[in-house]
Amino acid sequence: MEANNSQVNQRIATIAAHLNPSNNSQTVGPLGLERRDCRAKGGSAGFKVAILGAAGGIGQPLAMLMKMNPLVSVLHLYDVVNTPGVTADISHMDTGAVVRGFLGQQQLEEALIGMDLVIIPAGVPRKPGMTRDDLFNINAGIVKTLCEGIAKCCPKAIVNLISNPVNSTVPIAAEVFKKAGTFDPKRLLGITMLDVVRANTFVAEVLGLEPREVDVPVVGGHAGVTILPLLSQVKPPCSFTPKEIDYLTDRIQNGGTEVVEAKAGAGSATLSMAYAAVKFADACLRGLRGDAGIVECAYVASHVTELPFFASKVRLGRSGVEEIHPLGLLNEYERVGLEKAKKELAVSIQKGVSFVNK
Ligand SMILES: NC(=O)C1=CN([C@@H]2O[C@H](COP(=O)(O)OP(=O)(O)OC[C@H]3O[C@@H](n4cnc5c(N)ncnc54)[C@H](O)[C@@H]3O)[C@@H](O)[C@H]2O)C=CC1
Ligand SMILES: O=C([O-])CC(=O)C(=O)O
Repeated sequence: MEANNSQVNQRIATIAAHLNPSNNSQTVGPLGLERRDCRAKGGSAGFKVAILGAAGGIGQPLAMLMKMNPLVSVLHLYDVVNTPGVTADISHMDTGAVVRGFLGQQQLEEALIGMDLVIIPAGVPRKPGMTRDDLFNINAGIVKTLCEGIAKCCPKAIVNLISNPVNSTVPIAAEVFKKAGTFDPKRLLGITMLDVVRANTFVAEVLGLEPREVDVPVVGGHAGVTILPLLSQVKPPCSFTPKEIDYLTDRIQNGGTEVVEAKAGAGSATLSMAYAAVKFADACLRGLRGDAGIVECAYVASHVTELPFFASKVRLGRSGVEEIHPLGLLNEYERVGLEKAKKELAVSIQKGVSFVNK
């Protein structure tokens, strides 16, 4: 027999209460058994990961993929909307991570306490005709608030910042942490992995290779000309015609816009971004575990150029970014690109710094 509406609502409320650890009520589960009475002892080994913005276009597939990661023992899903549903859904996956949902600002601190890694895809995405910088006015405040929570509740966590404009939101995060006295440049990483994922894909397509075997360093930042693929350093070693270089550079720099236009107002890259974020988060977790030789590109506090932040290859380890690789030998085409990238990046960085110190 179908349950009536009030029965359904009561069941939903009961399940939501069980999924929400901040609710200490003595409610009994749908089958008369309380969660705390179950024999499972989740969360004993592995890392604790929080996703802030977990109910969004990136957040949901990211949460699903992180639930599949065997290095994750506890997964906290925080958003200002819809986390009870996303949490209920994902918590039914038969993988080890214990999933808990947190809804609204008043549960932010609870979501963050004890986390080893915090991934932030919170904020608004672009629509056709917008630049990433057009998102600054809304996303800067969101990132600032979330980072204040991190400084207070898990100052030692590694932070993977996805929210755009990354070129400015990472400096915002750094300033928030500096003000709180918790800034550790090794632990704050702006996510540029999608640029690498795209570069690998497009280069493999041009060369007729398997994308997984291609490794393209992408340096600079994460917007337009600040995205600088180093095609002279592609592995396996290869050469390109000038036409191929123009095509690839343009496609990699404008990959985000390609998706924004194809989605025609329904947002920006979400699925490929979730894939890239999980690839990067997994690298961070393997680094935290002590695995050797993990190198990925990320936008970090850096001395490889005169700018305070720059994306380049970094080696990840137990304390986060353990080494920042130099840019290596650039050809003339890349040197020109680097100058353009630095000019735009300097402005975006200053904008982020001023936002916090205004
Ligand atoms: N770094 C990169 O390579 C990429 C970055 N992005 C950026 O990621 C961000 C998110 O994109 P989508 O997931 O597509 O957007 P979305 O709008 O689908 O999801 C964003 C989520 O953030 C939540 N949110 C808003 N304010 C919040 C707050 N104060 N605290 C916690 N959560 C909050 C919303 O409720 C929503 O669920 C955008 O800024 C987008 O530009 C997108 C693709 C690639
Ligand atoms: O283009 C956007 O707005 C989203 C993004 O950062 C990307 O897809 O690279």
